[in-house]
Amino acid sequence: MPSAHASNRNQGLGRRGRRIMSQGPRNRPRVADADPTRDIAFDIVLGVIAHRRMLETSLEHSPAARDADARDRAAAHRLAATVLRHMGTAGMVLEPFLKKEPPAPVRVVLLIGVAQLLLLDTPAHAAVGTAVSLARRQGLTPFAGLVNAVLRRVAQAGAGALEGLDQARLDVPPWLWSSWGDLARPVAEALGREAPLDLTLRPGATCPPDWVILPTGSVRLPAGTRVADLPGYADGAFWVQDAAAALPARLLAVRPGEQVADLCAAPGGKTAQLALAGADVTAVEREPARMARLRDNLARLGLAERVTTVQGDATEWRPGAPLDAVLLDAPCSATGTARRHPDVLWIKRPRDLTALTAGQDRLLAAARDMLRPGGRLVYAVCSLQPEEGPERARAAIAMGLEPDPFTPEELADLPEALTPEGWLRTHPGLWAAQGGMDGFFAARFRRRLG
Ligand SMILES: C[S@@+](CC[C@H](N)C(=O)[O-])C[C@H]1O[C@@H](n2cnc3c(N)ncnc32)[C@H](O)[C@@H]1O
Repeated sequence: MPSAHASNRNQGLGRRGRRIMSQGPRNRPRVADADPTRDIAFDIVLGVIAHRRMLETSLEHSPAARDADARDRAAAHRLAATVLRHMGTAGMVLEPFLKKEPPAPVRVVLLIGVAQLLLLDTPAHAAVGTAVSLARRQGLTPFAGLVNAVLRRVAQAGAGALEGLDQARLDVPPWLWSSWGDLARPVAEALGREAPLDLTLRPGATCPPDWVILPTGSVRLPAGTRVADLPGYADGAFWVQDAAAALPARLLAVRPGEQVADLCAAPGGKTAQLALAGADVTAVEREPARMARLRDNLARLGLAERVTTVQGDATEWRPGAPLDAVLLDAPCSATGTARRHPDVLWIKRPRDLTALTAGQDRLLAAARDMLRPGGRLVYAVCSLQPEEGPERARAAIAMGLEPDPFTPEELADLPEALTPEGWLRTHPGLWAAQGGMDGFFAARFRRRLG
């Protein structure tokens, strides 16, 4: 069996596992392979499925990640995201080989093994061997035989293990699949693919000739591109923002000098758009750590002097004078971002929507009260859930806000996203051939005159 060193290199999983040589009981060298990538991936997937922790939070909590270098962490992030993206399929592959449900940590080892065997180009002996070693390192030695036996059988079945499986459907929890209606299949198919990297360029910034400019003006680079390595990053020539996420601020159509609030503002992509359009922007963000990130981002973009930042709760904050426009990019289930955050699918539960929609209504009412008569509000969520999108738009109208539909001219570069009501609705299946886009809902309103 090749070492973890060789197998990791084969998969592009980042830094190779270090081989620690020691003397075994009969004076023969015993090899215990340290394999930070798989240890961290194990911690992440277990954190998501057993503790309902988000992928990023699980990474921060991972004991194995504490001393790991950036490449190991990045490789583990990618491996864990692959497992989470295909978790339903991997679970179905395992089913015929398991007599009873194994403990959660053992299941995680098996899922990592299946992902390596069937979804990543890991040679079978390496995928099985590294999974068995992982089980041992994680204190699961009594299950090492089971891991070995099950994964060997999966390896024997090879690609045949996937035959006849409706992978798109299996990889989405049933409650979400049914909530997406007719969009379920195109969305689920798009979720199986890694998202590209989208950037918003500062007006006037040079775009290298090999960067793809999308019809809506965003720039698209291949999945896995390292942002900090791109030319212009340190000079603030661009910021990371999905093509769909760039639309709500554009649709607020602010004019130079307008008094505008960006509620729920961090990390600040939409704040930057509003400031660069010439508005006098106040960015409100409740979480101190996220506010710090927003301020860092504004500083990198050279916009720190042009934006007033307020760390506080947008349901309590009030502007000194009524505003011309408000952008409310409300906290939500974030199911529209599942291409980049596949953990979202497995963490959220239907009952979470109750608290989220109540919060969205409080923010909508607060935003309405900040506006001058005739002032504009764009409500946006990166969610595919009807409760957080169309149902909240109807709730806004019931609160006395007047609909101000988006027009076909405003969305001439993305007509498929304009609904009959004049709302914006994007989803990962749009522009599928070019790499898709996040799911967003947005609607525009005005405060009634008089
Ligand atoms: C969807 S994110 C915003 C993304 C941001 N608009 C952008 O484009 O970069 C929602 C943000 O709202 C913040 N938030 C949640 N509830 C809030 C509240 N009541 N007041 C202010 N900020 C809030 C969260 O901390 C989070 O940073």
